[in-house]
Amino acid sequence: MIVCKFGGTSVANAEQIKKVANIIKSNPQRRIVAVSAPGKRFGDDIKVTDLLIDLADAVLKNGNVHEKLNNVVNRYREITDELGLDYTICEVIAADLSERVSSDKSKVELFIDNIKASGEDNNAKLIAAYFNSIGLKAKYISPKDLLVVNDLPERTYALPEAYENLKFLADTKEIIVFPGFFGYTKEGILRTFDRGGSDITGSILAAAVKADLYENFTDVDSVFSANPKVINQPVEIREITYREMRELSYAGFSVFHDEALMPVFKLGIPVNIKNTNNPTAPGTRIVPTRTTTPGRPVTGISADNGFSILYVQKYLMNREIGFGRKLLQIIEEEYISFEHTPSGVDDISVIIRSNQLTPESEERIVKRVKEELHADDVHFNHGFSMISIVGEGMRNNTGLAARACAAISNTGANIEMINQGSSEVSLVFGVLQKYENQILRALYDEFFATVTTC
Ligand SMILES: Nc1ncnc2c1ncn2[C@@H]1O[C@H](COP(=O)(O)OP(=O)(O)O)[C@@H](O)[C@H]1O
Ligand SMILES: N[C@@H](CC(=O)OP(=O)(O)O)C(=O)O
Repeated sequence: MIVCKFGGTSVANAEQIKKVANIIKSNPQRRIVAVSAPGKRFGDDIKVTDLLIDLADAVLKNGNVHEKLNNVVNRYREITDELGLDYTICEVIAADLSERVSSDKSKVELFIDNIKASGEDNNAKLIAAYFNSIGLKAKYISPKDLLVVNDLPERTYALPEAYENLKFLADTKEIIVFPGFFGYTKEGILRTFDRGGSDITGSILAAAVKADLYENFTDVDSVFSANPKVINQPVEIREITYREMRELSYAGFSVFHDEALMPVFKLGIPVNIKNTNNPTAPGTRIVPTRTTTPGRPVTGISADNGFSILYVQKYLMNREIGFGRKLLQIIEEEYISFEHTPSGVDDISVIIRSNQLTPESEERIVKRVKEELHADDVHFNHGFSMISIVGEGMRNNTGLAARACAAISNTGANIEMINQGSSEVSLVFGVLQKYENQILRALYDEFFATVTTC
């Protein structure tokens, strides 16, 4: 059995949804379909999820709710019209949205989640209706009481019982159309995953039914060795290990959500990233171990921005028992996670995603580190990018860091931080955000200039 996930670009309009139906029809193994909300139809289009966030914002600020609600309904109206479906489905969608708009607002985050999730939920209903209209027996299934997730305040993740609850989907006769991006707590409260989280739903479904394959359909022929929006025609990756993909999607490879790997990884279910617009192309396979030996150490280079660095310096820090633990505890008590902690003899830096910080939390952290840990210097710096060079073949390769450093220094940029994890499959450079694309190009030229596919 194959579980498929179709991303926003694959279900952005009627033409794309017809392609989805053809893909499902072309292989009877494709039994379960997770769908996103309609995404971008062209470069500067707006995703339905973003329209919904805008709508939620307008509701909370007493803005122009009517117009924003119509913007969303019109997207579905256009699709319904072009697919030749009965308009009543649009009335159902409009009524559903109005109900969500007037729902409880006491917990703002949950209110926004409820509005946001309607994008996937209503699209799944619409796509199931379309499948049935063309004779493809399909059934919409709600995540309610099945895809059970944790409560606030932690980020949303599926609880172990979700897998047990969803197991029965393996035995249904119809094609299952399941909305991506959200689940419900045990108390029946809707919570969304991170942005891009429909990938996670697809992976949970694949693990629950012990699928033979998880196909993730998007708008590119493969995962590329670098972001195709920055590098012109980057090398295509045919096969990549879970570990490499995890490292790359953690910081920049937005084509597959990093949290989506865990459910399938645990069961060794392979993932195939494929193109809805070119479904016969082989795509990229994410596998536990490679079947072919790549001819080079580096598989991909990713870059992501929006990082801050907390710098802490104290003379004789290395002799002080518990310094690191106490520092990280202060950060934990602000409910903030960290990415890396490179250190010297008398100093330590903590790399944090900037969107977790506020001026108030920064001030509290600096004050506590000064007062409780008696640090000599404590301050935050902002505006950093993390650039990761990743490859299983890097483990036994000497001179790679030297080549990367030389390529970066040729751009004139300073390396603010270097981190090599103990697994040695990645090398992370912290640099000023303004140099990100320049450095990505320099590193790409250094490691891939003469390669065509891997
Ligand atoms: N290394 C990469 N390989 C392939 N695509 C990438 C890479 N890095 C970024 N992308 C971008 O990811 C996009 C697909 O992801 P996304 O926009 O989430 O699609 P979907 O709508 O299918 O969920 C591609 O169009 C591409 O621009
Ligand atoms: N629609 C949600 C979830 C998602 O996964 O979307 P996409 O498949 O378009 O990346 C978002 O925009 O975040």
